[in-house]
Amino acid sequence: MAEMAIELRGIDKRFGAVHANRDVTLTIAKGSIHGIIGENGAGKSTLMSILYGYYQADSGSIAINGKPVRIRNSHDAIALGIGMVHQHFMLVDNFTVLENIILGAEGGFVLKGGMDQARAHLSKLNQDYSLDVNPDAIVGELGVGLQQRVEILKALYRGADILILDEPTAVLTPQEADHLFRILQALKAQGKTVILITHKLREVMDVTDAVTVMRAGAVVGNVQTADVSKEILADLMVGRKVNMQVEKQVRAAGAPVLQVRDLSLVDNRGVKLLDKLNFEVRAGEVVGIAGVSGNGQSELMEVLAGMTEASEGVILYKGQDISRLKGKLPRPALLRQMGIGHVPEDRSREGLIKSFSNFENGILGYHRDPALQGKGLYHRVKLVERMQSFIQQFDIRPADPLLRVGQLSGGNQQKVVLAREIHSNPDLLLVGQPTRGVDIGAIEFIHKRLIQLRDEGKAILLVSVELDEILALSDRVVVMAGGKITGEMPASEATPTSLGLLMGGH
Ligand SMILES: Nc1ncnc2c1ncn2[C@@H]1O[C@H](COP(=O)(O)OP(=O)(O)OP(=O)(O)O)[C@@H](O)[C@H]1O
Repeated sequence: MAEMAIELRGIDKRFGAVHANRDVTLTIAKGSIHGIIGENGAGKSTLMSILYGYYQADSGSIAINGKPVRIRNSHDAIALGIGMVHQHFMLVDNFTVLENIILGAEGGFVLKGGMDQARAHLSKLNQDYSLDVNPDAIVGELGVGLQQRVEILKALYRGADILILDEPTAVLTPQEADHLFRILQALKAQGKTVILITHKLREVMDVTDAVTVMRAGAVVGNVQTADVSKEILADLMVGRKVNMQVEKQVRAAGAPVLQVRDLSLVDNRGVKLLDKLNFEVRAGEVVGIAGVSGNGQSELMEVLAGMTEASEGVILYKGQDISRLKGKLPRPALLRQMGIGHVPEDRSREGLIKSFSNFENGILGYHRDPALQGKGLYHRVKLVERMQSFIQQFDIRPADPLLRVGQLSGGNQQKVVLAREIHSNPDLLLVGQPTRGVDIGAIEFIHKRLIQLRDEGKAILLVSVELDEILALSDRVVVMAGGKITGEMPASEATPTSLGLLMGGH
């Protein structure tokens, strides 16, 4: 029988009324890549946080390499050879890669043998696992894909034999994801054990040896990947058939709602982030912006949503120039009042206030609406009822309007933002990465809602790094590379290959 790297037995964990892990038993063979999948809020991150010492289980036991252990904090976990790569990286931006890796590595090579030895060790790890990271690069200047590899290096440098990755590909381009999977295969070949939490069933099928499926805190399946299909996994996860195809009728677009003319943005170092963009979005139309992340899409959304002012060019909304709008309120608030909704790419920083409750987050950005005011400040009952209806429509879990948003799982936080913006019934909806970190059942629902909005005659501008999503939802596709538009075509004529070439700037 295969040797077990990890044995979790009867793990149980509650957060107040929420039963996050229910009697979870899970064994992972040494030298394997093990997938953990499940709907948003199924308890995946909680289970991994218990393994990494962030949380203590209420009951249950853990054994590592056959030995019973107690993991009280992440130091214990690291000492046992467990490393974790989080969704939000924990790196110091203005330090070099080498400095970041040495930082906090107690009893590390700095003390024993100085920088040179640390550098030599790093370079060996870099080579063994084809990480291709420059030790002298400043971390803040690296793209997300490379920053993630720095996190992997950091874990390996601390002697990790077991590596936990929490939705690592959510922020990666397809090419970066491929590179990551090659690294994971190299880790496996060296006898390391990898745990991969993901919502992408294709990845599970491609790289894992075995999969655990969780639902509502419990394990509902433990299977060898070779024995199952994507459809079987989807069924197990959601407990019903999921339609992964978006149903969409062809429909004629109406009048232009958003017109962007010669729009440019130059940063304070003189770098052109957006270079003379021209495009429009009509009523009843979804325009998808495809591109490798970091090619100006985020800046474009920020300018359109009024968070950054354009350096040159004009933005017309229903014929009115909104590019330099001024008023008593900040520009994003003015634009919201005019009917422009915005689902920001980074929900944590720009979409929510984590320490506020669900119902308070349900009105963020719309909190000046007189209909929501009561005798005191706000009409609390109205706010709670409003959140109740979001919860019901978007199946937000746990179904508690009073809970702090920070206590929801990532995918459920995303649903809070989407529910709020769609509820405002915008004439133009700007959506960035609407399904990042969202489970397949919820993706199906969000895609349906966006198409419904389009069918009601609304204009939608979609930015997504998921080409499948761009192709499934868009009527027209605009491709960006290096801050420029490199192509535009009806979605019916776009293929992953043609888009891929344009995304590369060809
Ligand atoms: N610190 C906390 N306080 C209260 N409740 C929490 C806390 N952390 C998690 N929960 C709850 O525990 C449940 C499991 O959440 P968890 O983050 O483990 O889910 P997940 O499967 O990782 O979801 P996702 O795919 O959306 O990331 C959820 O209902 C969540 O709201």
